[in-house]
Amino acid sequence: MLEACEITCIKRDRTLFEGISLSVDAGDLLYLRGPNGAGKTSLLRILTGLSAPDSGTVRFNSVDIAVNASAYLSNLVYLGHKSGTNGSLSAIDNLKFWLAQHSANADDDALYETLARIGLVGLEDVPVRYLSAGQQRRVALSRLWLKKASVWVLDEPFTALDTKGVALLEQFMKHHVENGGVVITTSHQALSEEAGRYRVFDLEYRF
Ligand SMILES: Nc1ncnc2c1ncn2[C@@H]1O[C@H](COP(=O)(O)OP(=O)(O)OP(=O)(O)O)[C@@H](O)[C@H]1O
Repeated sequence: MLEACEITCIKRDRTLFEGISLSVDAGDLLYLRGPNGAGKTSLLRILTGLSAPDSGTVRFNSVDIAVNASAYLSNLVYLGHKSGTNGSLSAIDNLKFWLAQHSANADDDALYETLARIGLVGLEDVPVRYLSAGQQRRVALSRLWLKKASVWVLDEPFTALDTKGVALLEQFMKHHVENGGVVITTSHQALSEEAGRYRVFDLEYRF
């Protein structure tokens, strides 16, 4: 489904990684590990098409995403390590805005149901800046329930979540891959058995 071929990434004068290749298919959960500064976010951004590699290609269903990104983008949810929410808007309005950006739809019932599922009952209409860090993270994660996309690319999605939140997300990742999806995630905490089967891709820090 998604292949990275011979990818090299250079930031300033440091080569973060050189000539790396990986591929994920339906049913794969790939856990990208590595120390601070190894280049995990840089790699995820390349895999989503947000950054171009210094060399190499990324293909979705055999098509280079640099040549034709539209089929890929409609099948992708990327959640960066920041929550990416607008603090002045409520959770509901954040989700509506995000859905509009992604040409996706959900009625109000579905939005309230999703926020309830992720533990935000009673907080749906509060400006997000008044929510706790973990609650803001939950607003961001609720997008996973709302857009039908086969590829999830998640950068430190567990940050600020409590133990129940971590388990909920791991179970949802497992559900996604068991239903033919793909998850690529970073985390500085090991995945638990709630996440099901996964592969590890280690990125070393290069000087
Ligand atoms: N746009 C940029 N310009 C210059 N240097 C950058 C840029 N983006 C990232 N870097 C550098 O690349 C290195 C890797 O950053 P990256 O965010 O990919 O690491 P990471 O593995 O995700 O780290 P962490 O675990 O701390 O989140 C860092 O040293 C960072 O300073």
